Formats: sequence, structure tokens, C-alpha cells
Amino acid sequence: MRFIHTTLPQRVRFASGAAAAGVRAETERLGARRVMVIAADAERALADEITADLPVALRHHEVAMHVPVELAERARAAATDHQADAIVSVGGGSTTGLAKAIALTTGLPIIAVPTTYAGSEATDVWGLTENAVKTTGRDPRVLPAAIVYDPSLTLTLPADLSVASGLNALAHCVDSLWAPQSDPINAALAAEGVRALNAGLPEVAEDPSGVDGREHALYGAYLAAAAFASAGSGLHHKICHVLGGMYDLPHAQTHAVVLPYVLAFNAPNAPGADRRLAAAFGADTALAGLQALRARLNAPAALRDYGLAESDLPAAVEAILEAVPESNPTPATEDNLAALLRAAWEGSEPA
Ligand SMILES: NC(=O)C1=CN([C@@H]2O[C@H](COP(=O)(O)OP(=O)(O)OC[C@H]3O[C@@H](n4cnc5c(N)ncnc54)[C@H](O)[C@@H]3O)[C@@H](O)[C@H]2O)C=CC1
Ligand SMILES: O=C(O)/C=C\C(=O)CC(=O)O
Repeated sequence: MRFIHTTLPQRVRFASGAAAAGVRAETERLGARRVMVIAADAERALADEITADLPVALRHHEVAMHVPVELAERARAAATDHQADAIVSVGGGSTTGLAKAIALTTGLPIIAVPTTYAGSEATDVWGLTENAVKTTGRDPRVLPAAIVYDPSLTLTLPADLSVASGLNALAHCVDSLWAPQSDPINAALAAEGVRALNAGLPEVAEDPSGVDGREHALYGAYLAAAAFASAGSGLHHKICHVLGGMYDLPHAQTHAVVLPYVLAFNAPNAPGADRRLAAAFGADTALAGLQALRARLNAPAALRDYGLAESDLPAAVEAILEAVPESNPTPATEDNLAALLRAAWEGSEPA
């Protein structure tokens, strides 16, 4: 066995009901005296509660999915104007993404308090959108210094969004098995992530207010993000990235729809990944396991339900073709990608 694996340096705290104490301890560790708190309007009250004891210099609530550059610039200016020395972000991937956009140019450390399963808190990946083009990159400055996971914060995430977000996390696991820097450590993280998500998400869907299911799901989401952070973006993430940037599709739902189509596309040429995922799902094949889970979750099924027009398909295929990673086990052509995307658009059986 030969591999090179990079483990990203960050502290991870995980405790239900302990967000405020965790954030306070991490802020003290950093020696921060002028904290910028970022939360979307919907998470404003939650963030106020969690950060009530901190030395807050400003609270910022202008958050949008895929981080439009003009929002990033306003947030960076606010951080500089208020001489912030650390950022506490409370929210989903969009909120963490804005904190990362600030850290990218200012180097301010981030304490991330995630409230969805997107996993941005555990990666050094940033994303910014300008003129309908989403650019992503990696930079050590955007990796949060600490993550404060508190599963009780996810109890309010509605069941449908929990399912979509949980499948976004599952996609990190699956795609990491054939992503450019895939290695045995990522694969181990991914397999345990699949096990945790496969156990937790049905519980969450059935009873969104149950802490057990939420704990499993959030633990799985962290493992998934750690696998993705190290392995990089495979075909699945490249497809979703194009769709999110060009057509402003909702991130989690797009991942949830596209995943079985990419798995069906790659599994025949990735038998090792197929076996590993099948074992983690407790199924005969990876696709059978994923589809059984999706059926239990009543998962999002078709891109046409989320704002993609049929007339958008050819341009999307063209953009995706440019982005296919060399590591992808199934060679991609315009024809087979067009078939994949049409099937995902229609919600037909993945083949
Ligand atoms: N850089 C990276 O490594 C990654 C970045 N992302 C980015 O994250 C963004 C998507 O993040 P998501 O978390 O899917 O969406 P999001 O952060 O936009 O949240 C979706 C919705 O859920 C609400 N919400 C969040 N937490 C809630 C809670 N606990 N209770 C009730 N409502 C809640 C939000 O207010 C929002 O309306 C995209 O821009 C994506 O590109 C996603 C994964 C990894
Ligand atoms: O696509 C994902 O789930 C992971 C990475 C990103 O979304 C990167 C970003 O655009 O912030």
C-alpha cells in the first residue's frame, strides 16, 4: 500500500446542548477580543443566544447561497471597519461560506457552528459566485480553526431540508472514493460516514426532533466532509458545482438528486468502491443501498423540480465535460454525460 494523505488541522468539539460553552472556550483559546458573528436572518436569534457571552464587535446577517462576490466584499469591509479579530459563523454551508470568503482575504480565524449537514466547516474549500460562474479554490486560511458541533441546533432543520442536506453529506462520502486525491484514509472515513448517515437519516426523517438520529447524522456529516476535504472534488461535485453556479440551483437538493446517477455511472468501473459502499449500506450493491435509503427518506428526485429548464441541459453538459476529473473511473463523453444529466433532470431510473 502506498499513499500520501493530508489531515487538516482543526479542533472538533461535539456535544449536544453545549454550543455556547464550546464557542466561548474556543474564542478564549484564540484570545479573540473583537468577534464578528455571522448568521443568516433565520439563524439570527440562535446566534445571539450562542454568542451572548462573547466580546462581539459586530453581527452580520447578509448571507446568500453560493456566496455572491458583492456580499463577500461587503462582509470583508464590515470586518475591517470593525477591526474584527475572529469570526464565529452560526448556520449552514452558506453562512460558513461567507466566513470563509472573509478569511480568504483577511486571514481571520473562524469558529464554525454548523446547523446543517453540508460539511463546509471541515474543508479548506472556498466558493464565490460572480456573473453566474462559481469559482472554488483551496486555501489553508479558510479552514475553520475550530468546529463546534451541537446536534441540538439541527432539531429545527425541517425534515425535507434535513434529508437533502444529509444526502449532500452522503455525496461527499461516495464521490471521495474516486476523487483526484482518493486514498485509503479517506475511504475509511467515507465508509464510516455512510454507516452513520444510513443509520441517522431515516431516524431524522421519521422524527426530526429526536436527538439520537441528529447525532448520528451530524457525526456522519463531519466524517463525510473530512473525506471530501482530503479527496477533492470528483465527478459528482463537479456536476453539482456547474449546476449551482450557472443556474443557481439549491445546493443540497441538487446533490441529493444527482448522486444516484453518478453512482450508477461510475460503479461498474469502480468495483472496489462499489463493494465498500455496499458493505457500509448493508446492501448487495452500492446503488441498491443508496436507492433503499432514498426510498425511506422520500428523497428529492428530479432536477426539473428545482429550477433547471430542459433547454439548459446542453450548455450544462458542455460545462461539465470541461470539468470531468481525470481520476473518474468511467470515461465521460458528451453522449454519456448528456444521458446522465437528462435522467437526473427527468428523475428516471438511474442506469
Ligand atoms: N466549501 C465547502 O467545502 C462546502 C460548501 N458548501 C456550500 O454551502 C452552501 C449550501 O449550504 P447548505 O447548508 O446546504 O444551505 P444553507 O446554508 O443555504 O441553508 C439552507 C437553509 O436552511 C436554513 N437553516 C440552516 N440551518 C437551519 C436549522 N438548524 N434550522 C432551520 N433552518 C436552518 C438556512 O437559513 C437556509 O434557509 C452552498 O453555497 C455550497 O456551495 C457546501 C458543502 C461544502
Ligand atoms: O459541492 C460541495 O458540496 C462542496 C463544495 C462546495 O460547495 C464549494 C463551494 O462552492 O463552496
